[in-house]
Amino acid sequence: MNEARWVKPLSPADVKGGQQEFLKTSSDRHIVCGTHAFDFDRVFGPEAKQPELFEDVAGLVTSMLDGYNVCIFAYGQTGAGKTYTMEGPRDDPGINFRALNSLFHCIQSERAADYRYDVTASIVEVYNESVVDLLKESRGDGLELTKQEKGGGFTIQGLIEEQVSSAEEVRDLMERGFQHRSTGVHDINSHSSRSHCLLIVNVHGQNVSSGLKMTGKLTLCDLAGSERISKTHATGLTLTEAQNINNSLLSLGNVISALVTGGSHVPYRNSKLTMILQDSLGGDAKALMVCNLAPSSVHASETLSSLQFAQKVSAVELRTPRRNLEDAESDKKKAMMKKSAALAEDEGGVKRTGRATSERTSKAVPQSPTTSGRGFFGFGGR
Ligand SMILES: Nc1ncnc2c1ncn2[C@@H]1O[C@H](COP(=O)(O)OP(=O)(O)OP(=O)(O)O)[C@@H](O)[C@H]1O
Repeated sequence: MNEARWVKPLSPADVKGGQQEFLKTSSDRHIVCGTHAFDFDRVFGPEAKQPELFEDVAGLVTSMLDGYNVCIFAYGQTGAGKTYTMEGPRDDPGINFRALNSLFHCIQSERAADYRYDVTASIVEVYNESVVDLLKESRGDGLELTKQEKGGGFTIQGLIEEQVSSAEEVRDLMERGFQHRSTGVHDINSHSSRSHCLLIVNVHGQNVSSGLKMTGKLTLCDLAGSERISKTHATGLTLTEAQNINNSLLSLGNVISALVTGGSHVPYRNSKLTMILQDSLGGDAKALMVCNLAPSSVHASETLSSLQFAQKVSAVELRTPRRNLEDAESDKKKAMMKKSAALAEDEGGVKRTGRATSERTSKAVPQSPTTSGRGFFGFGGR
């Protein structure tokens, strides 16, 4: 799995408190944390800027137009810069806006002139093991997840999928949705995200001359911060939130471990987060993790755990990703199957389920060289 690290500069409070940077980088792949050294596909130091990080991510994003499921997620301790990396300030946006900008740029380019595309966006939060649609005005009860008949993932029932045609529209949508996001105050971050927040973009395209259809899915995920509960001095609801956050991050770690060892059972069902991410983390998808790191020595032990988690992620070898393509031939085949199923029923034969008609033919294609292999990591944080 691809990965990047991004170290944020020391915050003014760190400098005032006499904190010093203790992470050392000697190249854009090597990082030293105390007595531990790590090598990653890409390391971004505190001087790195948003466009530089996005440059390494851009190819992955646009590959969704070739029919891939793509997932990019930011991981790291609370206050390390995950929201900064994914969302970023309006005048210096992070991966979310840049990804959508690049996607619509491709859609409007000559290369895509032969295709007609439909793009939808949804914004979801996983808070205390409840799945919340952030585009709904009232939070209501958590949404149900149901297993997809085909495709190896879960569908979020009743989720709003808003039609979008520009990155600006998605930004407005994100700003609307993020206002409903659960945040809190604790001793480490004064505006801490208490939930995992996912921007899910689905693209359906059809080639106007050949009839070839494709679907691509991009999941951009700002995870809640991993944190040592004793350090945040959490009590009451904040403590429950922290326990849920830690449990779901533990489940994510277990899924990743299972993907590393290549066992037959991957425990996706242990948390809502891993259920939602199943079709974007599993073997057929392209995934990249940005690990945000805090440069200050006060967070040394959390930083080391993040680096160790990152090392585990970098060991995941995803299978060759599969493109979600469907051509005119498969449409014909499906129509024939539908017809013969109806005939069988007319003739008093076996009652068919909808399975055959909802089947999608996927064509495995070789992974493109620009996106194969592992990934990179970034540091960030207070
Ligand atoms: N690379 C960076 N450069 C400058 N400032 C940064 C950088 N990364 C993060 N920050 C600042 O550090 C603070 C904490 O960042 P942020 O809220 O993104 O952390 P987080 O990991 O999302 O925290 P939590 O898990 O608690 O939500 C913010 O004020 C943010 O603007």
